Amino acid sequence: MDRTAEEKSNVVEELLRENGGWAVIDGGLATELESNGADIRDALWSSKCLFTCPELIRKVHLDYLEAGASILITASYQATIQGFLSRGFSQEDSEALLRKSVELAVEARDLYLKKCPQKRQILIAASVGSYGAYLADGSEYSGDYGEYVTLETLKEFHRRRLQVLVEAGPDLIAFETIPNKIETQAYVELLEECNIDTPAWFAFSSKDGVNIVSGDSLVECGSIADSCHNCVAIGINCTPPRFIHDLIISMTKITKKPILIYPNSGESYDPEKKEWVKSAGGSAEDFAPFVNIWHEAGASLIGGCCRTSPDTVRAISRALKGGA
Ligand code: MET
Ligand SMILES: [Zn+2]
Repeated sequence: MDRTAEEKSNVVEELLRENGGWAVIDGGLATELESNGADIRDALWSSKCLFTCPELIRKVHLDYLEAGASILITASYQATIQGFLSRGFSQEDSEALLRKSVELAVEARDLYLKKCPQKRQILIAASVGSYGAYLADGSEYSGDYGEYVTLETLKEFHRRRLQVLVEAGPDLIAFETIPNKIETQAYVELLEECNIDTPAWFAFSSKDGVNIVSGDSLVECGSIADSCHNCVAIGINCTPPRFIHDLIISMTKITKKPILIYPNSGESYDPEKKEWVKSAGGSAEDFAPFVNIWHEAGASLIGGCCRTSPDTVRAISRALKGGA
């Protein structure tokens, strides 16, 4: 049965209510595919697995559900029509690969619920990564697209991709690792112009605990997201754990919507070598003790991003249940 627009827009609130005020998001997908043996050192990054090893994507989704996640983020972060076209796929095949990312998460949910004795609500969030993630030139983490990239360029870039993902029927859209204000604005305008009634979350990344990676103000970008009527949650992803607390406090001042956080392990990514470099200041294993502090500070949707794993998600889930 098709859900009404109102039912659709309430999915996050409903999940939080059912669960007692918090919910667990999954952990890093691309890096976990890598830990399972996939070679993703490629401009298409994890979206390469949509055509090389789709069953591995389904397996990693299942691993996260078994670890306690209630929200799965699809493998579409770096899946773009332009990226697939440049690799020789047709327009039709490129769109089918985007749909496939949602289908794989739906299949994992069905498989899990079939064997799970306690039925629980599981949401599928279709990932939309930034223009910089498509460029794969490091601008994903600088938010610097140069002077020739305008609001229109970005809207044009994301429009069809967003429509195809929405048509595949996810519960949510996850705008992730948003690096700057112009892309925030592009997403908000596209949701409106395309009459999209699927709810969306906006997750920004930060390298200093104050602003988002481009230096644009989190308060300003968060407020733009907050004013968008599709927006059902705002937060931070792919950011070192040590910055999370201050960022939550900043967000509580600009939104009444649920706050989500899914930090990375605290390591940093070297875009040239395409590898993660250890850095001081904590790792994914150090997550658990902070989870309840973050929850008390105002975050209600908590998970992990790059280099976190099903073990991280298990620890987050245990901590929120009060067993840490
Ligand atoms: N959802 C994406 C992933 O886990 C986010 C990547 S952030 C660089 O693969
Ligand atoms: Zn990440």
